Formats: sequence, structure tokens, C-alpha cells
Amino acid sequence: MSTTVETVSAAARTAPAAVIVAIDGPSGTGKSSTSKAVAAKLGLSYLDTGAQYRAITWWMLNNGIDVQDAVEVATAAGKPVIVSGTDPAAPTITVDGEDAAGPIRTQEVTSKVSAVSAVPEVRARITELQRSIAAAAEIGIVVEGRDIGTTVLPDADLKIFLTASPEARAARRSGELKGSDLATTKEALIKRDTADSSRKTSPLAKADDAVEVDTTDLTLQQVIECVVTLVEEKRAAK
Ligand SMILES: Nc1ncnc2c1ncn2[C@@H]1O[C@H](COP(=O)(O)OP(=O)(O)OP(=O)(O)O)[C@@H](O)[C@H]1O
Ligand SMILES: Nc1ccn([C@H]2C[C@H](O)[C@@H](COP(=O)(O)O)O2)c(=O)n1
Repeated sequence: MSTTVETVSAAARTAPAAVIVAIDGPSGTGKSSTSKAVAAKLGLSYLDTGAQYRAITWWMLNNGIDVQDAVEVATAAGKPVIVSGTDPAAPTITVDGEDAAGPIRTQEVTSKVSAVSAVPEVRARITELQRSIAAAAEIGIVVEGRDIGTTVLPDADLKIFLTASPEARAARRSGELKGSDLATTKEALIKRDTADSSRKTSPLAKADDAVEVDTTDLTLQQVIECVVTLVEEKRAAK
């Protein structure tokens, strides 16, 4: 008996304390790439909350919901079953058991997701899901989105707010969407950020205690190293 207690105590002394990291910022600042890499490097779970808002938007579109009608969206908000896999090496997302990783990235979903994610009932539902996933992460988790540091996990151990100039973000996105026009990409990106920042319920915002990292002139590798260092410092201090 005493051996078991001592063994557990010794394990608790050597195991790193669970660390919760919130990474927020506008579109194209590098949240997903950075969060996945940091989580993989430090053995943490990873949650892409944008994918969850995309998933519920995709379900609404597939089920004939008028996404511009907030009452219709609110009424349907509790219906889809959304499951997020949190392995940073292979994050997954399913809706009602169906793999949604591909379909949630279409232009149609991208253009409608801000309207759906502005509906308070949608946010309440997804926020609850996010908190339960974070609470279940034994070693810790990197959660990325728009309102993680301000609303979802206000007690996170570390909050990062990534920024970059609209020009840099549009260039990064154009690199992904082969052949897309830079000016059109920049315009779409700014439009989505404006909608996400101006909604009433938990808008895109920097938490007062977040560390702001401007990634405009940094390589992705430099951003990852910067965040890994900040997490390691927090872990050491716990
Ligand atoms: N510092 C960087 N330098 C150059 N390219 C970068 C940098 N950070 C990210 N990228 C690239 O920019 C693109 C967008 O990055 P990412 O998807 O991680 O951004 P995001 O903030 O998660 O965007 P969204 O919110 O729209 O999902 C990716 O192709 C990624 O490889
Ligand atoms: N915490 C979050 C995460 C995302 N959203 C909304 C707003 C975004 O435009 C959209 C898609 O996110 P992305 O995949 O581009 O990261 O989802 C939000 O409101 N709150």
C-alpha cells in the first residue's frame, strides 16, 4: 500500500504538469501550422477550433439551413455530433460519424463560416465541446482559434496572439490556393477578419495577458521555436 502511494507520488513529481496553451489571431497568421508543430514537439494534444466552426457550418449547408437566418441556425445548433481528434500528427474531424476534414475547407464553407459562428447558440455549443476536450488532455493541449484566450480558456497557462500584415497573410494563402489572385485573396481575408472581430459574442480579440508575436518577417520555423520556448518556460515555472 505505502509502496503504491510512494510510486504514485514519485510519478506525479516527475511527470510534467499539464499545460494549456491558447493561440489566437486573424486568418493566415500561422496559428494551425504553429500549434500543430509545437504540440507535436512537446507531446501535447492539439485542437483546431476553426475546424469545428467549419464543421457545423458544413452540416447547416448540407441540411438546408439558411445560414443567414440566425434563428434557424440557433434552432439547429445542437443537432450535429462533432468529434475532433487531437493528435497533432493527424488531426481529424467528423460530423455525425462522417469524415469532414476535406469538405470543411471548400470556398463555400469559408464564405459562410463567419455568419454561422456569430450565432450565440453555436458558440455556446462549440465552446462547451472545446472546454471538455481541453479538460481531458492529460499532458496538456494547444488550442488555436479566435477567442480561446479571452473566452474559451481564460485561465490558460500561456496565451499567444499571432499577427501578420494583410499582405504577408494573403501571400501565404495564395501560395496554398495555387493560381488564386493576390488582391482577391487579401480582400476575402480582410472581410472575414472584420466579421470575426465585430460580432457581439466572443469576437476575435487579443487577451490582455496574451503575448503578441508579429510573424510578418519571421519564418514558420522561427515562430515555432519562439512558442516552444515560451511553453517550456511556463512548464518549468509550474
Ligand atoms: N511565419 C510564416 N512564414 C511563412 N509562411 C507561413 C508562416 N506561418 C504560416 N505560414 C503558411 O501560411 C499558410 C497559413 O498558415 P496557417 O493555416 O497555419 O494559418 P492560420 O492562422 O491557422 O489560418 P486560418 O485561421 O485561416 O486557418 C500556410 O500555408 C503556412 O504554411
Ligand atoms: N475560436 C474560433 C475559431 C474559429 N472561428 C470562426 C471564425 C473563422 O473565420 C472560422 C474558420 O476558422 P479558421 O479555420 O480559418 O481558423 O471559424 C471562431 O469564430 N472562433
